[in-house]
Amino acid sequence: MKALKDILYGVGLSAVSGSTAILVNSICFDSRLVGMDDVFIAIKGTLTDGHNYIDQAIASGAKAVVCESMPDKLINEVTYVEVTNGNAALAITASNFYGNPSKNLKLVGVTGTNGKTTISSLLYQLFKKAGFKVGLISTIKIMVDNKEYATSHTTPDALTINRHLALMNEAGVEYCFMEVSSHGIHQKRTQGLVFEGAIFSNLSHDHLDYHNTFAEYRDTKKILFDELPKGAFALTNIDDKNGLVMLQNTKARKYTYALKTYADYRAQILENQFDGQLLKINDNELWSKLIGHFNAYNMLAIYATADLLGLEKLEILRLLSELDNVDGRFQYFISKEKITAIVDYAHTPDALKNVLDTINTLRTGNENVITVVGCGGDRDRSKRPVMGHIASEMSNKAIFTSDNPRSEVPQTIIEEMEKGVEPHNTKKILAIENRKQAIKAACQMAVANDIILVAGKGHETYQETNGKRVNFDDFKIVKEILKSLDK
Ligand SMILES: CC(=O)N[C@H]1[C@@H](OP(=O)(O)OP(=O)(O)OC[C@H]2O[C@@H](n3ccc(=O)[nH]c3=O)[C@H](O)[C@@H]2O)O[C@H](CO)[C@@H](O)[C@@H]1O[C@H](C)C(=O)N[C@@H](C)C(=O)N[C@H](CCC(=O)O)C(=O)O
Ligand SMILES: Nc1ncnc2c1ncn2[C@@H]1O[C@H](COP(=O)(O)OP(=O)(O)OP(=O)(O)O)[C@@H](O)[C@H]1O
Ligand SMILES: N[C@H](CCC[C@H](N)C(=O)O)C(=O)O
Ligand SMILES: [Mg+2]
Repeated sequence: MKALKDILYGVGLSAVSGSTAILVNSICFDSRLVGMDDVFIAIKGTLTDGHNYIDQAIASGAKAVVCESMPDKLINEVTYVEVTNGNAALAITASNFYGNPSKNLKLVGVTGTNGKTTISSLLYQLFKKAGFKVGLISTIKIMVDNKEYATSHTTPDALTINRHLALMNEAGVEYCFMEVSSHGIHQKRTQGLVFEGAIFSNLSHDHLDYHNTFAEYRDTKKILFDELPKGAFALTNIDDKNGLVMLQNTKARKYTYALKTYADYRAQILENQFDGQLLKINDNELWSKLIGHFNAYNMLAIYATADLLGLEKLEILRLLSELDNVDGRFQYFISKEKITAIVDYAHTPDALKNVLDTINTLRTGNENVITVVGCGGDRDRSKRPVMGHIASEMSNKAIFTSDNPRSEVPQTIIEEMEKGVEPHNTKKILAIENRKQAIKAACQMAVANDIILVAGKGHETYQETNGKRVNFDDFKIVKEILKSLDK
């Protein structure tokens, strides 16, 4: 049990009714999960308002309520605390409750449209190889040194973040790398965390359903940098046109990286082939197993971060060359008949373009590129025609299929993708709603030396339709089908 007043430390209170000296069991922001003696925090969400569930939370045992406006009727035995922002209150109380665990390790946040999982997972791998105890909070999983935890978000809610950071403290973790999504920043899931540094990878089209405009999306990402403390580092990709925007108002030490322009950390691609690329980073050559321009940026960001965190330069270069692809990011195999199948998490126009660009630069003859791709339901609709255009323009054949339809009608999503296909490409496209059948069709079409790209779901091992998830693993499926066709 903890004293309510202690966990409220640093939260701006506008009114209080009842005693804050009471002891509470834990913090909860979902009335359906409230237990005896908890404090319930009412959050105004995107679908409903937590204030509607205050009575339910009290009926389930809540002893204290944190809210943005006091209910009309107050119950004597309950303490009510009014705050200006429920999300901020949740983040600060969660950090207090777990003993402000971000202060006891070096926490580095990674933001940007694409590359967050790649950069943070590879930093985790690199620091592990360097002999440290390391933590990771990513789209794929949460790692507390060697112990793995499942996750449902790229940036989890503040309680989940701080609970895992506290586990990291217990395990003696020294560095933690975490993805900071724009939803995470906007919902203040990361507020109150003490960052040692932040990295900006790039900004392109995504999530314009949630953030109304591109400027709003960019400014949300910038908040991570605006709130960095003075001693922290702010590292940004200045080849991206929004790279310098991130540094505009930060108090942190500023560093830049780039391939195309002068920067603190620079890289050049010397050679590029299917199983790796030769890079030159600040005058040292380095062999990377990860290919493509976008991965040259990722490797450079990782090099710079490791340098800023004090690792020895030659040691960093040696460890960088040992790093393997992250699950579902350009994960490939070559079949018996020499068909290359690539699974990639490209679910934005920019990512899809980058992956197809990389594939196209590696083509040696007249092999075909067959792309299987869909777009997620209940997510930014405006990226659908753009992705349809890119897939059809940059492949010899594109099969439009379902990603995670969620609550939407799959056929409608496919039709929206088709709207972006230019007349000269219509012959190249095919629509097969069932993702497994779509992958099968690609495998049937492919002949020796062809390249199949299955894009959008990467590491995901499920497909979500109407709230239900069924097992689905692109990599396993494409491998099985090619084998069953004896290709
Ligand atoms: C759109 C969005 O981000 N929604 C997140 C948000 O939920 P919400 O605002 O919709 O919540 P709500 O349903 O309106 O409910 C409001 C409040 O009432 C409470 N409530 C509700 C019902 C009830 O009976 N009792 C009750 O107390 C809820 O617990 C909540 O506190 O807050 C929830 C708790 O933190 C999140 O789980 C939820 O993520 C949803 C599931 C989601 O799909 N989010 C995605 C879009 C997301 O966050 N993605 C980013 C990655 C994006 C990227 O790739 O860059 C991520 O970081 O994962
Ligand atoms: N630096 C980069 N620039 C552009 N595209 C990239 C970059 N790194 C990876 N990609 C592409 O974007 C896809 C997603 O990469 P990654 O999972 O690292 O991004 P993310 O930012 O974590 O995405 P999410 O927002 O879903 O968490 C990859 O599969 C690849 O196609
Ligand atoms: N973090 C991203 C993941 C998208 C993955 C894609 N497979 C989809 O389901 O749309 C999002 O929430 O928009
Ligand atoms: Mg991610």
